[in-house]
Amino acid sequence: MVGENGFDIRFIRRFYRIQKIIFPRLLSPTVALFSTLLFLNLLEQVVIYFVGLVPSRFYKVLGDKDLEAFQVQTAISLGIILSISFVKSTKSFVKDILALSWRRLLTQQIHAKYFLDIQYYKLNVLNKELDNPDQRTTQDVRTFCTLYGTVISAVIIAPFTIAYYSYSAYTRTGWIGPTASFIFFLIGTMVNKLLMSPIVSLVVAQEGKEGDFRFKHMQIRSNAESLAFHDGADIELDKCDSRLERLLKVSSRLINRQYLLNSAINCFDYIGSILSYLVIAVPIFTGVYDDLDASSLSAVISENAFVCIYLISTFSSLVDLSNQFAGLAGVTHRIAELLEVLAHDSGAKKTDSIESIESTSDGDQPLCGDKSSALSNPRLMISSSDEARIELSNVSFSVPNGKEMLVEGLNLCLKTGQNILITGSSSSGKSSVLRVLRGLWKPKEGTIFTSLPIKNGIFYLPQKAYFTNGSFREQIAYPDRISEHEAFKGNDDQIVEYIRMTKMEPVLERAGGLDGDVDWNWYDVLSPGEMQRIAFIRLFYHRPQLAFLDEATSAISVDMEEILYKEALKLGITLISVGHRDTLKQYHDFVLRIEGDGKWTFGSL
Ligand SMILES: Nc1ncnc2c1ncn2[C@@H]1O[C@H](COP(=O)(O)OP(=O)(O)OP(=O)(O)O)[C@@H](O)[C@H]1O
Repeated sequence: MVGENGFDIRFIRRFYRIQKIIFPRLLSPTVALFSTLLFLNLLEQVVIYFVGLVPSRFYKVLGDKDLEAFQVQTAISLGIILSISFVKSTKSFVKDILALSWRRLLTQQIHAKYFLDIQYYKLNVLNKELDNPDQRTTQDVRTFCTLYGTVISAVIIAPFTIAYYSYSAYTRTGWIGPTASFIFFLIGTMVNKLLMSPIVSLVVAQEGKEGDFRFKHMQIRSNAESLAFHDGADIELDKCDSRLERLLKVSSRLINRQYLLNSAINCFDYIGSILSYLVIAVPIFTGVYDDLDASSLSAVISENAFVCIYLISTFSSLVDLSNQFAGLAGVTHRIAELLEVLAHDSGAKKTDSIESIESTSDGDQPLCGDKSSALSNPRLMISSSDEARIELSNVSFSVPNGKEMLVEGLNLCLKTGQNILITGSSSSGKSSVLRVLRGLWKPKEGTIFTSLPIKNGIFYLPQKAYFTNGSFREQIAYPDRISEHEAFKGNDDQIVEYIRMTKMEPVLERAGGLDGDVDWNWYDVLSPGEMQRIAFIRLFYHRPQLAFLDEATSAISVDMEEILYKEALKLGITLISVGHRDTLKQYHDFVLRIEGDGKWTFGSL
């Protein structure tokens, strides 16, 4: 899917795919705005024609020493100049508005796919085939939308301008004007096509390296405190410099290629201007204008020169667009690659629908007892029962794309009322059991049955809780929106009680209360223990039937751990905890021990 990118048929396919996004319907605002832009472009060409005639008209009235005609001509010229400046600035205004509308459509389309299910996780953690999806969604889309308005409107209008000026040139100079211009354009296009293709791939590569470089800085920005403790500035400086070097290496290759292309473009520009004079010289030297007086001759020469020069310059301006076109093609490939990967992944099953292969259990039996319904359908099965229940039958999994099994033939029943502690040595695969249950990783074998959708009755507290931007209340309600939970707003006493219980009042105060308008990156302003305590308040607020806690109290004192676990159990939440601490055992009924090398044991506590 991702490969060598050039100016080829694949580019045309990808370009077409993006058209369908930025012009969703025939009667859409972007179509209306784009039509306005085309109209303004056309109008600009018409007004330019009159601007081009201004000098010849002045030559005529000055040559004739006609004061009255001179005054009229001055007034007309002023009107023409005002018109061209109005048309040009309006065109630029409409182009900018269009770029914004396109950016909205394109980015929203990417967002809709990126946030569908857990695509962002697959793309950023599992699928390393595609570099920097963030760069593609932000910078590349912006570049595309900015270049598109300039390049495409010029390309669409050019044939009309060329047709008109070819005809005008033909009536003034005969066939030689248009033919010479066209041959000139053909040669220019062929040379530039050869020079452009490598530029497109280099633009794609450069944007990727740009993303890598920016990501490195983002890593430092997000982990500035850890870096400061380690005093690792020297290493990070080297790493940043090395990414910068890689970026600059590609950029300088791109500049070299652009140098060749620019040389060709400039060459064609100047040959074009000489060619215009060669073309207008033909009727002069063949005696076509011999019967004109001096002032009429200079007016005609000026008018003809303008028509021929403009025809050739329209061709040259198309050739001049080559560089921008190469840039447009580069970002088109990058955006389309992202859309293709997203479309490909979203075509796969949702994470809830875990691919499963029926197999006979040869380990311990699952605790749920009745598993006939689960095994009758080898895909994900959701029962109508209100009781949260997850059953794993003969489940085996490895790390993504790995061969060695982390856990083999796991049989387990997780259901309300049975609190289970998952233990084992470090890296044995404890958190990975939760990844498989949540559907982040696919098991290689086995069946997973769940009685409730993930968002309804089952809740995960990962090792590192997620904090969104927004108020304290938003952190607690996450992943619900506050507006969805008006009832929650009326229950502030309960929330404040949880905050008091978890000793989070100082943070509440700093945050300006539950609804304080803080623009915090919560990761920068909370200690790990505070993050874990907020995660527990979140758990209490959601009050699910089953909760998976991954080392959720690792940064909290044993006393606080006791308070939190007892409250969770008091609320009737069944806990499946991953943890090392012995103190956790008292809150659980069973222990699943991940032994490593695929082995596991299960028993009562
Ligand atoms: N996204 C990933 N891609 C590949 N391998 C991964 C990924 N995430 C984790 N692993 C690997 O999977 C193995 C199991 O990781 P896991 O997080 O389940 O360990 P754990 O038992 O929870 O360890 P700990 O007690 O240290 O938290 C580790 O070797 C880890 O390096």
